[in-house]
This record gives sequence, C-alpha cells and structure tokens, in this order.
Amino acid sequence: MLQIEERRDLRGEVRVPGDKSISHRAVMFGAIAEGRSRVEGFLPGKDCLSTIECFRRMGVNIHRKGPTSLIVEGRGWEGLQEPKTVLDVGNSGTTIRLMLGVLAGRPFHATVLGDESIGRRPMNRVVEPLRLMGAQVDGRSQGSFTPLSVRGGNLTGMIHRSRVASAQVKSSLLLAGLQGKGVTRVEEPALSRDHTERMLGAFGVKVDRDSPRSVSVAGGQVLQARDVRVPGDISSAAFLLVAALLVPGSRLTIRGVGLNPTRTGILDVLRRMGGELEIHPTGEWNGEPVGDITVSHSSLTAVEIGGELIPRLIDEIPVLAVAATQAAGHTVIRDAAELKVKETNRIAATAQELRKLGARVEETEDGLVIEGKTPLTGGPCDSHGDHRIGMAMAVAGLLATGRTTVTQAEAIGISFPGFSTLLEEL
Ligand SMILES: O=C(O)C1=C[C@@H](OP(=O)(O)O)[C@@H](O)[C@H](O)C1
Ligand SMILES: C=C(OP(=O)(O)O)C(=O)O
Repeated sequence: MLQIEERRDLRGEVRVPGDKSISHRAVMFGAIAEGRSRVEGFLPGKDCLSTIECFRRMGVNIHRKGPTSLIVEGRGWEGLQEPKTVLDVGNSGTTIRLMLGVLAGRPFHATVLGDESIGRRPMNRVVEPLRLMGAQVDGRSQGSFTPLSVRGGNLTGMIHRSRVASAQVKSSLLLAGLQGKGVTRVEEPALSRDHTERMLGAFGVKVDRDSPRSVSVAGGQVLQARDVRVPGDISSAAFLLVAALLVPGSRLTIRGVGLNPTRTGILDVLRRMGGELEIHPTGEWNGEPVGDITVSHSSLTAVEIGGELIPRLIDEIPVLAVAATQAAGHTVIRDAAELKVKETNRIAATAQELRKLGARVEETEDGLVIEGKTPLTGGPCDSHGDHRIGMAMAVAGLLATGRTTVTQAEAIGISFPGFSTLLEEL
C-alpha cells in the first residue's frame, strides 16, 4: 500500500525511467535483427521484463548489464526458435500484440497468455488481420482473447484499414508484413505513436510513410543490429508534470524526456489549460527527439479535448483528469473509448477513484466530464491493479488534505519503478 501526504512545493531536477514503448521495441527489434545490439536507458519495469523473458524463450540471449543496460544477441528472423513453454506476457498489451506480429511469420507453434487483465483485452484487432495474412491463430472465443495458440506461416502482405488508432495494431502488422510476400500497408483513423516506424528505420528497414495516417513496408527485409539509447518516458513524466502544476510553490525540471510529437499531446493540453511549461529540445536519440521540461505551479482552466489529439495522450488521460479537478470550469474528454480496453476500464476506474476524494467526475460513453476546481480530501483509493490509475491517485493525494492511501500500488512497477521514492525526494 502506498501512503501519500498532502505536500507543498515539489522542487528539484529529476530524470524519469526509460520510455516503455521504446524499451519493448529495442528488445524485440534487437532480437530479430542480425548482430548484437546494446540498449541504454532501458526501462526495467515489469512489462519490459516480460518482453525480455518471452524472447529468451525463443532462444535469444539477452544479457542485463546493469539495471538499465542490456545486450541483445540478435538471431535474425530465421534464428528464433520454437518456445518449449508458454510465452507469458504478464500485464503487457504491447508485448502480446507486437509479439503476435513476429510469431505470425515464424514456422513454429507458440502458446501466448498473460494475466487476468490481458485476458480481458481484445486480441481480435490483431488476430483477424494476421489470419488474413496467412497465420493460424486460435484461442478463447475464436481467438479474440488469451490464451492464444499461434502457428506462423507463409504470409502475404495486405492493406489493413484499422478501426482504431493503435500503435500496437500498426506495429504488429508491420512486423508480420516484413516477413511476408509483397507490401503490407496499415491505415489508421488518426496517427498513433510512431516509434516502430522510427526504430525500424534505425535498424535499416525501409518504411514508407505514404500519408500522415498510412504506413507501409515491403516484405523480405532484414533488420541490422544497432545500439539504442532510450529517452525518459513522457507518460511517466506526465505524473510529475501534473503534480508540480497542482502543488503550490512547485518548480521541477525533468531531463532527457522523449518529445516525439506523436506522444506530446499532454504538453499541448497542459499548456492550453494555462500550465507554465518550458520545453528545451536537446537532441535526437536514434530518431527520437529528446529534451528537458521545466514546469511551475500554475492556475489552470478547463478545456475540451477529442479527435486526433487523443492517441497523442491516451495513457495520460487518468492523470489529466486529476489536473482537471483543479481547473476552473468543465473539462470534457471525448473520443477516448479505447480507455475502456486498457489494463482496466480507465474511464470507470478514474471516475470511481477520483470521486472517493471528493472530485466531481462524470463518465460518458467515450470519455469523462470533470468539474473544477474541487478541493480534494485524502482517503483510501485503489489502483485496480492498473499502474496509471495507481500513479494518478498518488498525484491526487499530493494535493488532497490529509493522508491518501493507494492499495494494489505494486502495479506501479509495471511502468515506473521507483515512483514513490522519487516523489519523496522532491
Ligand atoms: O505501442 C505501444 O507501445 C503502445 C500503444 C498504446 O496502445 P494502443 O496501441 O492499444 O493504443 C498505448 O496505450 C500503450 O501504452 C503502448
Ligand atoms: C496501456 C498501456 O500499456 P499496454 O497496452 O502495453 O499494456 C499503458 O502502459 O498505459
């Protein structure tokens, strides 16, 4: 259980752990590449450790050289081996969906499963197109849910028009497409995070950005090993940004944060709300922009958000809702139905937990309406086993009067190991 006391002035200069999306891809792409890749700044969160374990089970040697440093001995596509035991992705949607794209083209059988939460998340969004490309996939409810059983095959490229803006779907199909005949193109309703496109490029793959919402790869391409330096995770930084905006007297600098424009929706919205944020780009690490962010306590006003902005801040919505409780007016979040199929139903969990502290939050079909400014009163909350809900409630606890407790707080280690220690040090 995490205990949080009301705080004054969060001050200092910090770094956040490595980007989760980029860490997963560094391990996977390193594993299927030819040669040895070194990864620095890797996120040692539980989800990324699940990715390491799954690829080890396919015969890939991955050496941990320290908490955030790895060597991946790539085996090339052909070198991946049939796993002798199940591939357990734990709580990680990114691991399972991207790995299914890899498995779809491998000439062996694999059984894939995860925890209870993974068992509720829709897999048909990747299973159906992968079947159309030629993979054999079966599983619970006709392969819509884990456990899944995959026998990879000879794949043929296809054009897939995704109903959802999902980087996991896009990445899975591109990974399958690289192993298939012909071209695979993925079109999405709005641009989702593009780390796969950027990192495949860095590994020597030709990726065509046909239009802002459409990307394609030709099959038969090989990845060449390369070293990856992982920027700090802007999704983790978001918790500290919101905390510093809301706690009076705060001023905080976060260094070395990824500033990929497909991920910076949270910065745009916090600024629109009146948040004082200074953003200093410092360079590019393997095709990913990086910089420092300084944030100061600010008074906020409500905003309405939806449309193409949503995929650019999808994981930040629970903590954005915390910010909205302190913004004057009604904050309206729409077009975010995808939140219902994350680790938990994040629309319901955010509303339920924030209300426990006195927030005025209404659930809608595809989002939330939050009324501010509302004083929060400390009390017992629960993470629902969802790291982002746990951290959002911890941030709420920093401004709520008295003491807030968060049960099932161990979930935070999925993406932000050291979160509570870092908060204490500020
Ligand atoms: O590709 C990725 O690394 C991710 C994509 C997003 O999911 P969807 O692709 O389901 O939107 C995001 O919510 C998740 O945390 C990580
Ligand atoms: C949704 C998330 O991750 P995943 O889909 O990889 O489980 C997240 O980290 O918020």
